[in-house]
Amino acid sequence: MTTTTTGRPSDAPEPDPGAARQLPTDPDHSPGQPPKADDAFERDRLPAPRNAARSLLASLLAPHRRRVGVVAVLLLLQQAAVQAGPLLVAYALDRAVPALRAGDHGPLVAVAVVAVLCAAASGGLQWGFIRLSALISQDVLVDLRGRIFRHGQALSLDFHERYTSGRLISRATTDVESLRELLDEGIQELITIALSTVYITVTLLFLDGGFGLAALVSAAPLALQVRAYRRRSHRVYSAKSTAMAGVIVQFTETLNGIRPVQAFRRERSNDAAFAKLNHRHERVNGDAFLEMARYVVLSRLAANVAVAAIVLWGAYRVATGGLALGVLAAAVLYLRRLYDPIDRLGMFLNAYESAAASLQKIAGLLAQRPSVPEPSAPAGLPAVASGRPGREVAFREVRFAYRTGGEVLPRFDLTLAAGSTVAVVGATGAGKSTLAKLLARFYDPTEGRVLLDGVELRELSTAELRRAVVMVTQEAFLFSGTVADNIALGRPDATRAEIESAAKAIGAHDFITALPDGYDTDVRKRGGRISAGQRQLVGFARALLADPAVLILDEATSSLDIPGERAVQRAMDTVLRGRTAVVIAHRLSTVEIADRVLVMADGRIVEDGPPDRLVKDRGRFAALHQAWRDSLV
Ligand SMILES: Nc1ncnc2c1ncn2[C@@H]1O[C@H](COP(=O)(O)OP(=O)(O)OP(=O)(O)O)[C@@H](O)[C@H]1O
Repeated sequence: MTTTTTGRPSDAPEPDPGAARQLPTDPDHSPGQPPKADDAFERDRLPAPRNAARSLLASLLAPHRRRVGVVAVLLLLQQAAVQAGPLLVAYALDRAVPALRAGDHGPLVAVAVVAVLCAAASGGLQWGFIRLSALISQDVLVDLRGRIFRHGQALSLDFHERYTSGRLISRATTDVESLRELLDEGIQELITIALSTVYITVTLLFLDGGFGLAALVSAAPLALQVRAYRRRSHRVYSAKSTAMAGVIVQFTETLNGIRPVQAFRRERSNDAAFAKLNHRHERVNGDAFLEMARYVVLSRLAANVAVAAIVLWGAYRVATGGLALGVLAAAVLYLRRLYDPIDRLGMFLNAYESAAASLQKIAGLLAQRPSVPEPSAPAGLPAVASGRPGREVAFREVRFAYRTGGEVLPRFDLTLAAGSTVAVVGATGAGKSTLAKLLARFYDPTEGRVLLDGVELRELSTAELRRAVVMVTQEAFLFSGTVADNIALGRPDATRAEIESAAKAIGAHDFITALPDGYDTDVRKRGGRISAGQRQLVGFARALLADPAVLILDEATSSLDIPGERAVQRAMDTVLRGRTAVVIAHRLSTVEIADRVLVMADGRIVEDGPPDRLVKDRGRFAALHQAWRDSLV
């Protein structure tokens, strides 16, 4: 687990408005049941509504509607300028050259001037188009990356445990990148191809009805090939995005766990696992190239056969006097231009399928809803009577199972009096942390209710819950920033004096002032410069500053040295005072300061009472206590 955190892992914003309305997180799964091994998370195919990718793209482009319109007009004009070329050739051959022979220079000069104007206009319009479309695509990508980040933060712990950060990174990087390729290059290609096809077909029909019709008929086999290619490449690109995510997941997992990886010499087996995933990605990429190659070869063949047939037919008509040579020359130029973009159409389809597969995955992610949702009409907590420490906590008929496992806590009832310090002990895996996480509302119970002063946690707003319940976890996570920033996380509006007085009360002031820049020392990533015990003290100072009514402490098991342990112990006394405290106690010395001890075994509370009474009762706790006493001798 992570840091001094509050009821929810983050300042969760509202889920993205652009996302499609909710579907169940996993339709194959019912609460309390272990999921199927082959679930949507495993396959990296989260369910999304039909057309989710398209509506996501539409919602991304909607704010730029006007600029998209301008881009389309620029392209339309640019294509008109480009496609005038062959018409000018036909005019020059059939009109300007005979006129020149008759001593009239005018038509040829006119052709030259128009050709220069068309070239200049085409260049200028293309520049405007590229500039504007780049601005739109950058804005769209910033928006999409922001949505993924905000949504990732808003989703509950339950989701993150199953999805993994590697996949989220893959969504926000490679998948967003494939959308960029579509927006920057693909859409321009598509519009250019579509416009030039329309221009050319209309011009051919205008030049010669027979050629126009022949061009239309020859397009049919090409259209069939495009369809078949789309279908095949859709499959390949979906697999490609999954394979890329697999590579990133392995990468992040290995590097996040670099210490155990090196300590247990996992490098070789990690290399093997990574090589396998890398090869899978390579294979899928190879499949994509093969599909593209097949498409290009077949479509070029069809296009060349069509051009050859039409040229033969045209030459015959010119020979028999049924067609002007200039018209044949222009028609052949237009036909080449009509078929030339076939390769580019393939490129566009690649970009499109890749972006569609990525958008589908992003849409699946954005369609997820927090399993610990914000209430639509939050209730407030009753005011605390002055002098009364903490708030009462009650578990009512609570039962809990993780989505990825069986039942962990069978049905139970439990009330913790306001202001009491309750130690929870038990073997590893007994369910202590799970109980604590339900109280911090990292998860909602599968059945039953958790109440704070009679108000159900589900009814509290995140902000209120965060103020009331704070959980300090074993690995006191430090964010990049200064030591002061890290303490102030407990109360962002705290003054420097308040931060320092919290640190003093905890006994952290001396070590902090001994750091190179005191409170302004940058803790760097993961608090590299600060020892485990010191990190815990910073975590306690954070909690003390937050001053919650209920504090949950997952006590460290890390082997601190004796002075370190004493410092943490003293700090704990300070931080627990004046509030309801639940301490997951790994050190029996902690239990001595508790008013009440809960002993857990297999998810059940098997002993419950003040520590002295449990020692006298000679049950499990008494045995644990005796073992601890013996270890001190
Ligand atoms: N995220 C999770 N998904 C599925 N099962 C989980 C998850 N977290 C814990 N469990 C399971 O729930 C049971 C209780 O775990 P829990 O972490 O609450 O135990 P604990 O008593 O706090 O143990 P420890 O003292 O080792 O921290 C264990 O069997 C564990 O495997």
